[in-house]
Amino acid sequence: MIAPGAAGGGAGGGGRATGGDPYPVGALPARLHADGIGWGVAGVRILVGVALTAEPGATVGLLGPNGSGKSSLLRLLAGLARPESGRVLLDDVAVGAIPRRALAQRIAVVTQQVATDVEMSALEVVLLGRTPYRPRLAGVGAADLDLARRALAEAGLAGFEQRRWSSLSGGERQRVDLARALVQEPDLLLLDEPTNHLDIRHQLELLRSLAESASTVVVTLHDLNLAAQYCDRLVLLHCGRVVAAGTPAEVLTTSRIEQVYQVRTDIDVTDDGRPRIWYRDHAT
Ligand SMILES: Nc1ncnc2c1ncn2[C@@H]1O[C@H](COP(=O)(O)OP(=O)(O)OP(=O)(O)O)[C@@H](O)[C@H]1O
Repeated sequence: MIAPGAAGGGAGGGGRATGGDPYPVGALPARLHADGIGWGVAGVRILVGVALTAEPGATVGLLGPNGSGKSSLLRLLAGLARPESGRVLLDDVAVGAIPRRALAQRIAVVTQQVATDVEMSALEVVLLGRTPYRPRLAGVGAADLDLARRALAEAGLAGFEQRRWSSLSGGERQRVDLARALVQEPDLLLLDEPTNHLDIRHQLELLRSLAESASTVVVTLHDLNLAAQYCDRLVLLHCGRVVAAGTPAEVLTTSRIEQVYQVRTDIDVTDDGRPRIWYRDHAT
């Protein structure tokens, strides 16, 4: 799996090259800060007073039961929707004030709504990630092609370049979409359940690469153990409010998991201080 922020790898092209360097410089990890976030639809409050901070280069896991507001929050963090109250700052600048093209160079988003009827090839989809760096009306350059091909290969999809998107399996689509986000060389990577179609090996590879990446990452996850294992910090949402934020050990306690998920657990602590959760049968 390609490492976010390392997509340039010294052999690509385009990107935010500096000086005479023709190669992308990769991600310049951003600090994301949001507070007082309120948002709703048709008078229904969906997010209330939400705060979240992701320090540069950190991987922050966003947790919570179905319908707790994770995807809604991610859209607001990405600038895809405007909060009704509160603020979202990228390196102290309001996301809403950053021009679209500049924002597209800084933030990559992978949502859950992946269209099934796209008639593009896998390579064309990955190349979309380079669009923010291309001058308007310019064609695809050899360096971008090389970058996209390598991203596909690192996603385990070498040989899939000309495959139609609509012919890909769910997990293959998810990996192509991730490769698209990663060649964008984002300072901030926002991922909505990026593991939901992946087999266990690809889940582990993805989370390892996020944890090791230069980019700042906010990722929604349902698997509490994977979140505990790979995230630096966690934010737990319940009914649109943050009920806990901190290290995995601070957030994932038996009482809080029972309060939020109505599931009883036993929790061990691994050698590196991370919680390991054992679920009790729901009925016991
Ligand atoms: N555009 C919308 N119109 C009406 N309700 C919405 C809209 N967007 C979100 N909601 C509601 O807001 C709540 C939060 O949704 P959201 O998708 O953010 O939750 P989530 O935590 O990501 O859930 P899941 O884990 O199931 O993906 C849900 O009850 C959802 O039905």
